[in-house]
Amino acid sequence: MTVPAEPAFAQPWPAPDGVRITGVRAIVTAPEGIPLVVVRVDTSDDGLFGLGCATFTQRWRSVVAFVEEHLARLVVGRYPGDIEDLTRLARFSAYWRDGPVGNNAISGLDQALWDIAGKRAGRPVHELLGGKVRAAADTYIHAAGRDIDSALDDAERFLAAGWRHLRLQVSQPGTGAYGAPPLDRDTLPGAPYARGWNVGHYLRTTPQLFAAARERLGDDVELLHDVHSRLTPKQAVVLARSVEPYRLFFLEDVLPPEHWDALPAVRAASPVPIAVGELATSLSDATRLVLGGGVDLIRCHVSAIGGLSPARKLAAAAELVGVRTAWHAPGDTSPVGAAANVALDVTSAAFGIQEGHVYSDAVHEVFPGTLRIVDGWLKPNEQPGWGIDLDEQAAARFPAGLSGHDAWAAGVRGLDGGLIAP
Ligand SMILES: O=C(O)[C@@H](O)[C@H](O)[C@H](O)CO
Ligand SMILES: [Mg+2]
Repeated sequence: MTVPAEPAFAQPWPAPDGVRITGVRAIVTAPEGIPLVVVRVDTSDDGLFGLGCATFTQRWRSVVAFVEEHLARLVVGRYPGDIEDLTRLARFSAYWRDGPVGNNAISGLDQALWDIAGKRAGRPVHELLGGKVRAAADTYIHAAGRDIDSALDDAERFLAAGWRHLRLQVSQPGTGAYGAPPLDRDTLPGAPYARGWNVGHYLRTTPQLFAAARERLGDDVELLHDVHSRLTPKQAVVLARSVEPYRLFFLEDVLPPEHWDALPAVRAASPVPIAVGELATSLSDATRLVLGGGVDLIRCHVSAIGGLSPARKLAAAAELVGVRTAWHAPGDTSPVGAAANVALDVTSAAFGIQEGHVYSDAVHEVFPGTLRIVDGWLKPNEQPGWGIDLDEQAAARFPAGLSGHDAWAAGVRGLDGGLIAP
């Protein structure tokens, strides 16, 4: 029996058929130790359900509560094809909207409804979005090491495996740089927090990494780098200019979101392409980035801006002003989120590059249909919807914890002990 929608949330137009949403749940699993949140929307049609990515690693329990205690009651009883109305309902009914908890929850609903729409049509989601404008998405992969030589060894392994784009990171003493193992060595002995982040050291050594990379890897490979929000606007200009000779594909997150107003000045000061966006938690903020002249590539965490539907709008805006996309997708994006990224990549003229992550066997077991990168390329599934399933028994074997990712994000302090944006 189908439960009718609560009267306040019922659609004010007739549904075209009898299919209704019967349940909305969040499933949390950590097959790589990283909590992944996926929303499952069930329907009155036998076996018809959808999956959507709602992964906010550091606050996953809040997302689960949002989904199961607030969101489900809004949409149960509704026709699942009214995706835009249902996600607007989820958004406006909170009155205070946006932010990573609410947007991730709504993304779970949004992407699950697209999955259902694809399954009902018998077509993959990218076809519902207008179809392919390219065969596959080229990806970059993260190469890192404790010193320049070992970072470049890592790079060579990925080049041999077929990648053409590498994001290069090298360790620093103490707290270290983002994305490379911390060195078990003080940054500045005698400082109040001797293992603190030493920006001077980082600014001096990063160009050395890229000089060595060009020398050893040659000119054909595309090189990228993630600053991870650790600089002031002037330091960002210094870094961008210092790596100009090495022709970077992009320089990522030079500034924290609090200082994004300074991005147009940073971008204007150097030809190095600026990539920003993974910390945007509203479509409005992300749109201001795209239209504000401060970024060359927009790289939002799609679930943090509310899912596939808002990301499509952003991609359209980017296409119109010549900004390119580079959707965020490390291990803290679920395979369902990764599939949504690729659907955007192959359907958008604004595509720039896709962040790649090689999921472990455990992830493939929990999420049958997880996409695989082949020679650096990602292709979408051609099955109806996302073509991705979720084995809940397997998922339950990988329970999520609370502390790991909080600890990572709280791990950056200056030499005086003060916390720094991670
Ligand atoms: O661009 C990236 O892949 C990184 O900034 C990660 O998103 C961040 O460390 C959170 O996992
Ligand atoms: Mg990043």
